[in-house]
Amino acid sequence: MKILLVAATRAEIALLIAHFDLPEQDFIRTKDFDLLITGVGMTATAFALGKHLKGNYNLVLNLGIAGSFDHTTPLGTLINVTTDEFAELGAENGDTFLSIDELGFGKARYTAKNNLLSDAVKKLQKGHGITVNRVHGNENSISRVVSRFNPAIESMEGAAVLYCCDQESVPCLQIRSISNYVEPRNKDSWKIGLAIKNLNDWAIGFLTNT
Ligand SMILES: O=C(O)c1cccc(C(=O)CC[C@H]2O[C@@H](n3cnc4c(=O)[nH]cnc43)[C@H](O)[C@@H]2O)c1
Repeated sequence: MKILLVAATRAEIALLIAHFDLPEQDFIRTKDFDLLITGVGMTATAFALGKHLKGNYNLVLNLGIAGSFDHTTPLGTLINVTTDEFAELGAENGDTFLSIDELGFGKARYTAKNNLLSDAVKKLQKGHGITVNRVHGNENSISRVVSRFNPAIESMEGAAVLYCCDQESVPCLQIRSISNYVEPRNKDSWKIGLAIKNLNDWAIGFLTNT
């Protein structure tokens, strides 16, 4: 199975890069998988995947850290983000929001379609993601987005990856490791090191056994 690993930053998969002794490039081909570092955000992600995703992969595996809306989920938990949504794509209409679907211009929500049945995937908690340009850090906007989408996590790339896979009909799996809670910004409480360690340990095991 030919896998394309996709991550926004090299730092998020640094342990995997070290484990497989990969060079410092944004696109790397190996015998068993290719690796694409896209840069942060939807635009950079879609541009990079537009260049490199051409239906020649059996699976796109999107790896990254994320913020959790659920404060009972321990930091460092891995989430299989099975659906993801462009949360800001639409129009304000006074106090309400019209999605891109309601405007009649497209679709906001995408599913990570795959038929993976391994224990490594099955054992993970599943959740719905939202993808944003602006990380939430305000109590009012957080409560609005929670009541609108009921998301488990947010990232800055997920829906863009699922969109590209949908366009190219390539199976997709998005695994996010919780580095922080979505709350008024307090970077001191983020556990980026723990999130990256858990994510990389899982991904190395998955790649080694798939
Ligand atoms: O400061 C560091 O040491 C550091 C190391 C590795 C990665 C980072 C990032 O900030 C990565 C940005 C990446 O993280 C995702 N992310 C994480 N938390 C959230 C969130 O609460 N809301 C939205 N996105 C989040 C996002 O996908 C970014 O691409 C820092």
